[in-house]
Amino acid sequence: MASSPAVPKHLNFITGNKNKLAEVQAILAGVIELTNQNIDLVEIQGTVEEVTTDKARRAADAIQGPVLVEDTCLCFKAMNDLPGPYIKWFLLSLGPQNLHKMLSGFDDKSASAVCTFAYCEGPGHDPVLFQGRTEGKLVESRGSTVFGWDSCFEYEGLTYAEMEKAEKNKISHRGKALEKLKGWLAEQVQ
Ligand SMILES: O=c1nc[nH]c2c1ncn2[C@H]1C[C@H](O)[C@@H](COP(=O)(O)OP(=O)(O)OP(=O)(O)O)O1
Ligand SMILES: [Mg+2]
Repeated sequence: MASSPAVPKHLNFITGNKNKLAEVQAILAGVIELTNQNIDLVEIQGTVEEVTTDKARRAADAIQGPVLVEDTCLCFKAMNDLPGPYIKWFLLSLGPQNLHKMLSGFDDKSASAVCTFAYCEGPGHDPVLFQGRTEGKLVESRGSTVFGWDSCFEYEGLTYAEMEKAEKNKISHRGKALEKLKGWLAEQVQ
C-alpha cells in the first residue's frame, strides 16, 4: 500500500548533544534510519510544547527539509515544574555535584524528567509532538557525570547514571517519548 507523503524514510535528528544522539540511535536502531546534523538552534522561552515546536520550525527552516528535534526538561515539583526547559543553564552553572542544592530548602525532592520530540515535515508545516515522562527525585550526584543530570536523577533507587544504558532507555523519559514516535511511524505506513 502506498505510504502517505508525510512518512519519513529516515529522520534527520537535529541536536548538538552527542549523548542524546547516542540514546536516540540505540532506541531507534532497526526501526528507522537516522542521520544527524549539529545545528545550534535558538531556544525560546515558554512551555515545553512551545519551546519544542519552535525548535522544530527553526530546524526545518535551517535545513529546508524534514527534521526531528527534541527538548528535555527537568521539573521540580516544589518549584511548580521549574527549571523545566531551562535546566541546561542551571546544570551548566551549578554542575551535577551542586544541582541537588536547588531543593535543599524544600522537603519535596520529587522531580520529573520530560522529553518532547517534534517531527516537522519541512518549512511551513506544523510539527507533531511526542512526549514521555519519568517520575523520580533529585538526589546528590551518584555515578558517572558524563551525561547532563543523569547522576542527580533517581528512579526506583538508582540514578540514571547508575543504570545500564539499556535499562535507562527502557524506563526513561526519552525511551517513552520514542515509543510514541515509533507508534506514529507504524500507523503512517499502514
Ligand atoms: O537523559 C538525560 N539525562 C541527563 N541529562 C539530560 C538528558 N537529556 C538531556 N539532558 C540535559 C542536557 C541539557 O543540559 C538539558 C536539556 O537541554 P536541551 O536543550 O534539551 O539539550 P541540549 O541543548 O544539550 O541539546 P539540543 O541541541 O538537542 O537542544 O538536559
Ligand atoms: Mg538545547
